[in-house]
Amino acid sequence: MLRTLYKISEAQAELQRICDRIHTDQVVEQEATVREILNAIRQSGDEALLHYTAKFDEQTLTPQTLRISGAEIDTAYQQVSGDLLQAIRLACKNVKAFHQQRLPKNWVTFEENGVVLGKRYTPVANAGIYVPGGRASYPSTVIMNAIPAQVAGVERLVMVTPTPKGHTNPAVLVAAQEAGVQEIYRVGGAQAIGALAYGTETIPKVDVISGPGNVYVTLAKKQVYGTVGIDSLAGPSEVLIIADHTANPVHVAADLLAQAEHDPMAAAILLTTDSKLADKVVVEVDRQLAGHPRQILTEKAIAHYGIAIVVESLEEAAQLSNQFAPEHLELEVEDPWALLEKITQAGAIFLGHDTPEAVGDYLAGPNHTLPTSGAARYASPLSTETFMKHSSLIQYSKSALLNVAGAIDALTNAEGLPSHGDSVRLRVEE
Ligand SMILES: NC(=O)C1=CN([C@@H]2O[C@H](COP(=O)(O)OP(=O)(O)OC[C@H]3O[C@@H](n4cnc5c(N)ncnc54)[C@H](O)[C@@H]3O)[C@@H](O)[C@H]2O)C=CC1
Ligand SMILES: N[C@@H](Cc1c[nH]c[nH+]1)C(=O)O
Ligand SMILES: [Zn+2]
Repeated sequence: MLRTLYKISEAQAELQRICDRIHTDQVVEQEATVREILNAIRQSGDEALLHYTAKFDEQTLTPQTLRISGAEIDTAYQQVSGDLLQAIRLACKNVKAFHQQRLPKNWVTFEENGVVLGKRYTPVANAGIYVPGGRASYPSTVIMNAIPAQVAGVERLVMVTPTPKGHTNPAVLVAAQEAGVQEIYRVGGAQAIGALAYGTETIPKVDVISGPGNVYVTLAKKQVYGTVGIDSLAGPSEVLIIADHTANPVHVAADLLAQAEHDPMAAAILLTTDSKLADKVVVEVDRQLAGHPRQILTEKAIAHYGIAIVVESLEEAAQLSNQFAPEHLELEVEDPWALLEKITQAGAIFLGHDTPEAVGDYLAGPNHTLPTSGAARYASPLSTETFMKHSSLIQYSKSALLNVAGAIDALTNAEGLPSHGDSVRLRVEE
């Protein structure tokens, strides 16, 4: 049952609790488990990877069977329908088109005084993408991660995905082939993140790990950050919907459930100016949940991290939403573009009554791997830049150096670093 809150102070406290749900005080046990798993992978490589895969995914593997073979990928193509293959190809096309547009550009400026400045982007050499596969498996996530890496020009693209009890979704393998993944390993959870971060005898160490996952995956990415780069803390998922009297309660309820069905830690939040709408959504959530194939998991998410909040105005809704910094924000209001002006923090924003989050989850083009748990305050959707870094370019002519020699001298003296001063003086005095 979705709870309803009317008091702003209670709403703020509750939103903070939900936002913080993957931060340490609520997940002390999981943090410790993840630390132990990562240490074991670092020390024992494949042996630990196989041990945790047997333990958590109930799958007995050997170093030789960790990698998914070409024959398995060929078989997967026989198993997917023509419609599904077409849908995968449409999603690849849209995601590629969007990410090609967002490819960062190199630039160089030649200034008249003999100064040349610039910025030059290069892809990382090796990227690892995590594709969730615990409670659901995600061909869409393969596309959302592999295509931007391809567009960025990554040389070696390695994918990991758990296949619990040996169950492999053929659509994930087909999506990987279509999106240009070169190697796939059937491992998941913190152990897979550890393998990509530290390398094992079988799995290569990569430079960047991207991709969403549950609390174990997300905490593992947080812990290995620094050893490798990461995209953002992407999961468990969340949606926040701002709705006014023009919203359809049946649609709003469906969108809340579409997020809750991902994970018992998924968050589904409604902020509305219309208390009658809130009441209808509460009833509708229960109605749609009855007989839902993922009812127990979805009910857990709704009970712990689901909430309807009745607000005074859309301004108040925008303030609360900005405080929460949701992964997905739906603006189901009469004038979504006017409300957008007040929104400053959100991973992806869906405008209007006919744009359910699912359109972005699958194929609109923008990435569905998005910052969660407040990370949208400082992080952005996964993009080609996730797989790139840039170098600054600087060139000075002798006369340009002469122009600034005095200023550099003053600064080197202030820092007590005479060799820095010499490196300039010796050139301009030549
Ligand atoms: N933010 C984003 O962009 C997106 C987020 N997601 C999120 O991805 C997540 C997918 O979660 P799952 O289906 O669970 O798949 P998952 O692949 O993330 O996690 C499954 C793995 O968790 C590990 N695990 C499970 N129970 C464990 C335990 N007790 N101790 C240690 N490790 C354990 C196992 O190793 C298992 O292989 C959801 O939270 C969903 O919301 C999905 C798509 C996009
Ligand atoms: N809603 C997921 C993405 C998704 C994939 N498949 C369905 N949904 C997210 O958090 O971005
Ligand atoms: Zn979804």
